[in-house]
Amino acid sequence: MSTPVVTASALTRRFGSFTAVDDVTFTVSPGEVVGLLGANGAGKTTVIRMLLGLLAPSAGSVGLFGGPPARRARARMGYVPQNLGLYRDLTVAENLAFTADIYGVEVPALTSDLADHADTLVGDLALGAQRQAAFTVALAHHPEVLVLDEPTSGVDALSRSRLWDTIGEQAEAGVAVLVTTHYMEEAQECDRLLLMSSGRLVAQGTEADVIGGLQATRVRSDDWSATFTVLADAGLPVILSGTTIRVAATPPDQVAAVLSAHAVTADLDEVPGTIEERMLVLARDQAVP
Ligand SMILES: Nc1ncnc2c1ncn2[C@@H]1O[C@H](COP(=O)(O)OP(=O)(O)OP(=O)(O)O)[C@@H](O)[C@H]1O
Repeated sequence: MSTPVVTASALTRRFGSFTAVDDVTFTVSPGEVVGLLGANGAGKTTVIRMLLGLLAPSAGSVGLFGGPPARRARARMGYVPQNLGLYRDLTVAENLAFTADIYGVEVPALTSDLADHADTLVGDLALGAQRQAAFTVALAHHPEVLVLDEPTSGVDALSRSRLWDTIGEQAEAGVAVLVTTHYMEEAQECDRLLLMSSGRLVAQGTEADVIGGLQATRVRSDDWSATFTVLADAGLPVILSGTTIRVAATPPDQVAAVLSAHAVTADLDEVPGTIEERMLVLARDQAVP
């Protein structure tokens, strides 16, 4: 394994008495796609802001290419923020020309998808094309580290798959990628996952490592709507997937007891849990005082 180019060591950030990032340690190496997962408010963006050198750690440290995230190191990084960071009242070509000029690099060629939109104002593009344009701009100076904050948020499945192709190509070329996402199916595209909850890194590794042996009960019932309501009202961590109900971290006999108390009949079986369910259980456990 090559030397990590991104390091977080016991990284901590407090805002007053509130700890947004709490003792977080991880690395990202060249060619790796590392997914940073967590519910809203878990601390992902705060980690990224420290990585970008925009926010100082309260304790611990963050490293880029073996040193602090100083200007020269940051120049070797590409960043696509959640809100894309493009000039909406400039065209795609103007955004690219402007960035290329700042970095002193050649204006990169547009992908075939974007070439037709070169002269379109970014603000007039569909969101998928805006995100592709943000990628092209972030890659203009050939960064060695790519930080992507929810890069596919709000785009359709085809655009999402194209954006992931681009991420994969960058990793193949040796770029270290740190990506946050809310889409659990995208977690499978990552080489390694980091799961944050309430500022802490609660699991890391493969999808199986993050799920950590969590089981769920699958509930099938003709009256799925009423069944769902009964389970949710009982305070169980319940998820509706189509018309199939799943109850995380709750064995079938416990689910059966709740249902029979309400005279509801259903077929139950135990199935492996998902990352989404792991996050749901974490959120529930934190809500308990
Ligand atoms: N400047 C700040 N002052 C006070 N609290 C802050 C500040 N920035 C972030 N926080 C808090 O820190 C916590 C973590 O926020 P952060 O934006 O890092 O979460 P996140 O995981 O990126 O969430 P999301 O997925 O919604 O972007 C939140 O509770 C947020 O309100």
